[in-house]
Amino acid sequence: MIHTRGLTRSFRVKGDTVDAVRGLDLEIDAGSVVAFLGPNGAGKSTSLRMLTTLLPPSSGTATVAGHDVVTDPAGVRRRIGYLGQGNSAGANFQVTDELVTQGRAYGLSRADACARAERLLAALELADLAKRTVGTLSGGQRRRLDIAMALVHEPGLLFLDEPTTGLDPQSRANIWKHVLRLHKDLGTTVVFTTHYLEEADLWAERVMVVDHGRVIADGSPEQLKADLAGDLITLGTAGPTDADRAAEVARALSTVREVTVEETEVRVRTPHGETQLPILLRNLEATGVQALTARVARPTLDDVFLTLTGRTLRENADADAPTTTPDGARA
Ligand SMILES: Nc1ncnc2c1ncn2[C@@H]1O[C@H](COP(=O)(O)OP(=O)(O)OP(=O)(O)O)[C@@H](O)[C@H]1O
Repeated sequence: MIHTRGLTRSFRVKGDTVDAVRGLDLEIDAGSVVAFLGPNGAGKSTSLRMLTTLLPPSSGTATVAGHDVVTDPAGVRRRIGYLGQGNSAGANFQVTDELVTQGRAYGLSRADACARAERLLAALELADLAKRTVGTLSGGQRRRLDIAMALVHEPGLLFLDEPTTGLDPQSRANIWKHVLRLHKDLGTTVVFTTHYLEEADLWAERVMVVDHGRVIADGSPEQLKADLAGDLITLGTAGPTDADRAAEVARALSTVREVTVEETEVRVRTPHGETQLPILLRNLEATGVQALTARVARPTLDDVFLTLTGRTLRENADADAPTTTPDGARA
């Protein structure tokens, strides 16, 4: 569905060159849900803007839905839907009129455009708002209308650039419920950008972690977490001396990737934390070091990013990113 080789994009800003995307090689299959996850300025939007023909690449090639983004941008546009970071419907226009006009712009007859608009408004739970002016809608309602606008020509491939940024957790969950239903019912391929870790973790089958214009990790959320982060065992000890001794015992375990000590607490990063913890506790007992508390936490995609870059994505993401699971979401 998407195939790119060495795609790059640079900008000239006040005499300096900003390398926004530095060599993107992508193979994305039809019917998948793929997330570009990364901090502000990582190059996510620029990548999407090239794939949607809104921005010409500086170098490299890209074929999207069977058409080349440079030599046949119209062919690409006919087959994709795009939700940008801004709102696409005019604030002073009526909801239905905006959708019908969009359908007409894609070459639908008036009757077909009206029928599509009606179906989409029902599917996205906007039917009661059909006669309202766009500017009177809430943030979540307006974002759902943006999605309807992107879908009016029934594209097989949907690009969503930060579809839920700025929305409350309930509205975010609601947006995802609708997008994933489309994916499930119609097989729509969905490519989205986000800096909300939870959205990538919950909804993407495949996550591309992007930093400084490059994909630095690519895989399913589970794969990335298992391969790159590992579980986190946290031990509480009676004092700093015990903590240092416990850290030494932990470092001797062959599976352990990283051990850090903070005052009385020891953090041990290892795969299979639930089986390693009893071994670690036995070894501690054998060397006469007592752990007062012990817990195992599953890794997050932030741990993956931290392992890869030494930085955290949390600084970028909204503190109250979505945790609500939408009804009817895929398992
Ligand atoms: N039109 C432009 N002119 C100059 N620089 C640009 C332009 N568009 C993007 N950039 C720069 O390219 C880099 C990547 O930006 P991009 O918007 O792709 O990042 P992003 O990962 O989508 O970030 P965000 O999460 O904040 O949307 C940034 O340094 C940005 O300042």
